[in-house]
Amino acid sequence: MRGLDVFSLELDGLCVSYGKVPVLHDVSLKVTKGQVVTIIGANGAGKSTVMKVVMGLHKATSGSVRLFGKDVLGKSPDQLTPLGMTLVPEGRRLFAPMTVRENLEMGAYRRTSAPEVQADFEKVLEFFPDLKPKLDLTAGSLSGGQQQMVAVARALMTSPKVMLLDEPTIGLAPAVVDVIAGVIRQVSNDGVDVLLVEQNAEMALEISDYGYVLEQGRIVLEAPASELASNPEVQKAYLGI
Ligand SMILES: Nc1ncnc2c1ncn2[C@@H]1O[C@H](COP(=O)(O)OP(=O)(O)OP(=O)(O)O)[C@@H](O)[C@H]1O
Repeated sequence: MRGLDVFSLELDGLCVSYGKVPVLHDVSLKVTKGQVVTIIGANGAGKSTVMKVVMGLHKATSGSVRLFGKDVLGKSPDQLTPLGMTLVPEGRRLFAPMTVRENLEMGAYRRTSAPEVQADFEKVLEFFPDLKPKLDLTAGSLSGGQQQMVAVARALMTSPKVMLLDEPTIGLAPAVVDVIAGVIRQVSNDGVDVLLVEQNAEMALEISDYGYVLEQGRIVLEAPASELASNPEVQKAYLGI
């Protein structure tokens, strides 16, 4: 019933190159309001490139990106954050010498309402109680799993309406993967729309409402996540079944 849905994020006909090498070909996808949408695909399929272009970190050759119906292609991350978009980048990109608290404050640095920032600070610590005793430690001293929690928490401190997550569970222990997956669902229930890029297709399809399969820079399949999870080709290529 996607025809009747309201979309928060719409990519249409995106073509992207690195130098002269084309890596995305006519990529179109939509994030429905109230949903978690995932892009699954192999190494090098172009998943991170989609995220970088949407977040204004790399230019597209052609196509469009609309956020709540407004064309935002070419805007910088600094312009997109106040419009409600945030990215949890691959590799976390924390400020390693700064404390966990300072990293979280950096997420909120543009916001002006101290009570709202404080409420979100308390909320992210409810999402990630493991971070409570670590607030005054440097981010770089934390385990990989805790650092990923800080990266997600920092993104939430921007008060996003749409959150992009690029491989948030890569290299993490199963227990931490469960925590991150649970928070993504809760965040979605709280009204943040999510675009999730994952190599862990099993987890991604489990927590997502809708999914796209990206192969060699092209969307080759799209369907509700439960349908993708039971598609024999997807099972063979991405779920190891
Ligand atoms: N900065 C860059 N310069 C040149 N080529 C790049 C650059 N970044 C990525 N590529 C190439 O673009 C293609 C898509 O890469 P991208 O990182 O978007 O894929 P991915 O699906 O996210 O893969 P991974 O899961 O390994 O991160 C790959 O062939 C990659 O080698």
